[in-house]
Amino acid sequence: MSYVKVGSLQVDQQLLHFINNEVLPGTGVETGEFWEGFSKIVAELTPKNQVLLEKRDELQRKIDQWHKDHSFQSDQYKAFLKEVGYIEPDGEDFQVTTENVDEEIALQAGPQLVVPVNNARYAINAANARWGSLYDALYGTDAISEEDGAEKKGNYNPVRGERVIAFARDFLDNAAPLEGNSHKEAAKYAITDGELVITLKDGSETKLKNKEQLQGFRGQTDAPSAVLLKNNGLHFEIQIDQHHPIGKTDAAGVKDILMEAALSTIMDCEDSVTAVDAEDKVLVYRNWLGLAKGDLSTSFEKNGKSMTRQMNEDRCYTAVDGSTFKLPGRSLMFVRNVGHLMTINAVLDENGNEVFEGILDGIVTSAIAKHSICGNAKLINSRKGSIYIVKPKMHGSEEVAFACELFDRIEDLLDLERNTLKIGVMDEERRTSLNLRNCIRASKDRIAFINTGFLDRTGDEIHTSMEAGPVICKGDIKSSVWLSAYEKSNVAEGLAVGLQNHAQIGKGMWAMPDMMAAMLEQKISHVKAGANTAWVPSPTAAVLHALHYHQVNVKQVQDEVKQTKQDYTDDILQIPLEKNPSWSKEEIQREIDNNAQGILGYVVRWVEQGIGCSKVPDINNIGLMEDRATLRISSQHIANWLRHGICTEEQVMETMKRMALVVDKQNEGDASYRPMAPNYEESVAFQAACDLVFKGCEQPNGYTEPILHQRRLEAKEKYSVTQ
Ligand SMILES: CC(=O)SCCNC(=O)CCNC(=O)[C@H](O)C(C)(C)COP(=O)(O)OP(=O)(O)OC[C@H]1O[C@@H](n2cnc3c(N)ncnc32)[C@H](O)[C@@H]1OP(=O)(O)O
Ligand SMILES: O=CC(=O)O
Ligand SMILES: [Mg+2]
Repeated sequence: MSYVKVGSLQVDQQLLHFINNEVLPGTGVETGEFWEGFSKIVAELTPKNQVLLEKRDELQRKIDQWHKDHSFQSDQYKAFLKEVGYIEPDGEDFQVTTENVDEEIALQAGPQLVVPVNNARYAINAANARWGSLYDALYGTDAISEEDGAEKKGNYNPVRGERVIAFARDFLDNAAPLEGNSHKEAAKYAITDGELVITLKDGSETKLKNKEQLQGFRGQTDAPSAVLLKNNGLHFEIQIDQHHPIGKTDAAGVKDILMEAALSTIMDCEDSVTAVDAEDKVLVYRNWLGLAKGDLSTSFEKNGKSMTRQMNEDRCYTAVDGSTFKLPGRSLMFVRNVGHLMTINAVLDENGNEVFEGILDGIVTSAIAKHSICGNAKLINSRKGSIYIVKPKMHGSEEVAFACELFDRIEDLLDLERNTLKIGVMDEERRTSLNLRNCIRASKDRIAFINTGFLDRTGDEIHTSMEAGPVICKGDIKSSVWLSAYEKSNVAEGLAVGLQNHAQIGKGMWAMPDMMAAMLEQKISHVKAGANTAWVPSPTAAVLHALHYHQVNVKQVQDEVKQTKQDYTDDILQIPLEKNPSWSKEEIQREIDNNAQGILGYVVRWVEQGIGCSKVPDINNIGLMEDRATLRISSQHIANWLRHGICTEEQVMETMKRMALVVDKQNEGDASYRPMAPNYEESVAFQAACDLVFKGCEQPNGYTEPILHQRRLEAKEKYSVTQ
């Protein structure tokens, strides 16, 4: 690192140059006042941040001790948690008052995509994933089975194509039903006297059951190239082109259904990226800058062709009265900052200490986002002039209040109106779940979402109760009492304080990116639970998950949930322990194998290649999305079983070595891959994975960041790698 002294701070030269020359110009904020304000915020908020972290550790120590001293009894346990302040006292009733929230968040219900922001190719794709092809999503995935001649073979398999078209016609019949007929019979779509008229194959005509669903069209009234419809607040286009290879096989010339899909996207600076120094942070921030200004573009090779990707324009339509209008062409973007835990060497404070990364992220990502609301952007993100920041991994309401204090200070520094910065609160730590109402109260003027991040939440569940006993197998945790209570409580609490029409109530990630049939079957439960958004890992998943919002009217579900008043605390406190462990040797080994494989498969790419989110095959060869939160679960799970003697250190080490061979084999096609075996001692990645497991109990709240960052820095140094 090469630092430049700026007032009382030392700032890495690259970062300084980037901020002074690329971020600040055009924001109306002078470099001098920016750095002066920056150093004041650092000086005043650093001690508060430290106190919050100390409180985490202190509570964890007390909880560990309690479990050592007591056999579990829920009443005593709850009283203890209240006594130490882990469960906070209730506050006054309130309703949230957030203003200037975009429709995508306040009113519409639909998928939320997450993407590592340091990957420009994926990030632009994500911004553009507001709209996506239903035919492609069905044809390209297991949403349509390959049975009976419908394999994905050659350029185009007409048998498969027929199934895709039949599926899509069923969708149309459900989402835009006709008066007594089926879209399967359509031979022509036209706009006549302001209505959609469908000529059927037998020559008769029919109309939409609800003519209000027709929003507009493109092309000519008697031969539209697109018919725009709306259902449950989400749009879709029937795209027509008689000359298109698919359209010409269709009686009505339908070539595709274009779905409004990812209403919003989280541009992630956190768990899906590796950013450990100024060089990495500049890459993250520069992409966010391009996204905020709407001018990010990137060129790459795909299928032997070079292509350039940039952000889409808004979409133009003709309304039925002949006027023209536009719909947003891009997903509404949030940026996810890191949490309160980590520090980073990109900036040193007046005492020469690394600054908190969350403070750095808050200031820089907000300064960048100011371009998107002060007239500098080629494409608009928020039509309401808001900036959306997701704040992860906060424990309890004091930490949320601290984030809001930071946001106040940033608004003052950047001359932004109060509450321009909206906050998305991840409900992903146990202390936040138990005190969610207080957490929302602490952010009631700026809250734009709450979201159950069940992956981190599971990691925290294991770590918090590390001393209580061995946890059940990882797969079984999904059906445990606390998890279901936590999910229900989140929706109920959010609705009770008025999030409906103000903010999103979101649900977690679908972590099996290739298993779209299973997603179609299962992820509708998120919508049925009253969530108006839920996370998907890819644009394709966004298109398919959008189907669920056409099937269920979320507002109606929320209105029903609002009627039920239930306190879920006792169930949330049910720790997923195996009271009488009776696993066979094989069952234990299988569990450790699976966890070890996931850990190694993810960590090796993180530490050695700087890849923060990857698809790693599990023991059944199913590619799972692994990120830092899934790593937290797997590493804490093994640490817990070691702690309680379910397995031994020797056994785990043998497993890690054996699984390293498996992972090396899985990566053998990657020329830049550095195998872990047989020189395990030499492999920084292998050592990182071992640290995560063998030192798992002592990691703060079971987080993986401290070890990953340290080992990635070591690997960068050792192998002199750059991203
Ligand atoms: C607990 C939590 O915090 S969850 C949040 C963190 N997790 C995430 O952000 C997951 C984001 N998803 C991803 O990073 C990826 O989908 C992965 C790593 C899971 C899988 O990546 P890959 O193996 O490369 O995916 P796959 O080969 O199936 O698809 C690649 C294509 O899909 C696109 N794609 C995949 N994921 C995304 C995404 N999240 N956003 C935009 N585009 C995406 C790529 O751009 C690429 O298309 P292109 O060639 O036209 O550019
Ligand atoms: O951030 C999401 C999670 O599940 O953790
Ligand atoms: Mg998380």
